[in-house]
Amino acid sequence: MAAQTVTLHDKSFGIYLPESEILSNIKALADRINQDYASLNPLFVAVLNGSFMFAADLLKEVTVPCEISFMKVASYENTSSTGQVTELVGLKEEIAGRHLVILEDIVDTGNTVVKLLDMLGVRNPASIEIATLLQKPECLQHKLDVKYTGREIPNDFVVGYGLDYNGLGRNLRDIYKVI
Ligand SMILES: O=P(O)(O)OC[C@H]1O[C@H](OP(=O)(O)OP(=O)(O)O)[C@H](O)[C@@H]1O
Ligand code: HPA
Repeated sequence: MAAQTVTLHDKSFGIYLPESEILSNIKALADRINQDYASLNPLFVAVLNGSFMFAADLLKEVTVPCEISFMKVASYENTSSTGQVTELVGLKEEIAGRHLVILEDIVDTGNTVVKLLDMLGVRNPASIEIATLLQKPECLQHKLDVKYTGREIPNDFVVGYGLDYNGLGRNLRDIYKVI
């Protein structure tokens, strides 16, 4: 049974999305990906740190041949975007001609995925799509086509299931929102 509230640093968070709902959103995303990428051997590019749980649970539901690699970028301090997306670990794989699917835990302002699309797009992949567990449409600051969204949420700061508040909360199985 999930805790109804958690306290991380100076903030309290209330239960928002239980693990069962998260996993059913992920299964629906995987079903679509399995149909769309049947013979394309997609390369999933998981964006660390936040996407590690989403990537693991999504890949368990992906049944088509595929590969996965990881990039590490960061832009958030406290609960807001710095606007500067810093690449901390790049992608070593040859991606020319590959079908890429960027895996994100959340698309908020869109700064991170826009930067990633720029960084990866110049390396001539055959295609790039975005799969995100959560998206905050009210916060998007870019014209962005997110093909695979698990769930749209309002503009509330959320933690758990990989998402953190200043480093804490990533280990929670459920997602909580600030109260
Ligand atoms: O759409 P945006 O406004 O760019 O926000 C989304 C990004 O912010 C978070 O990462 P963060 O930079 O906090 O790094 P982390 O994954 O290590 O927590 C999250 O994991 C996304 O990558
Ligand atoms: O709501 C959020 N929570 C945690 N990390 C984030 N990065 C962007 N938005 C969020």
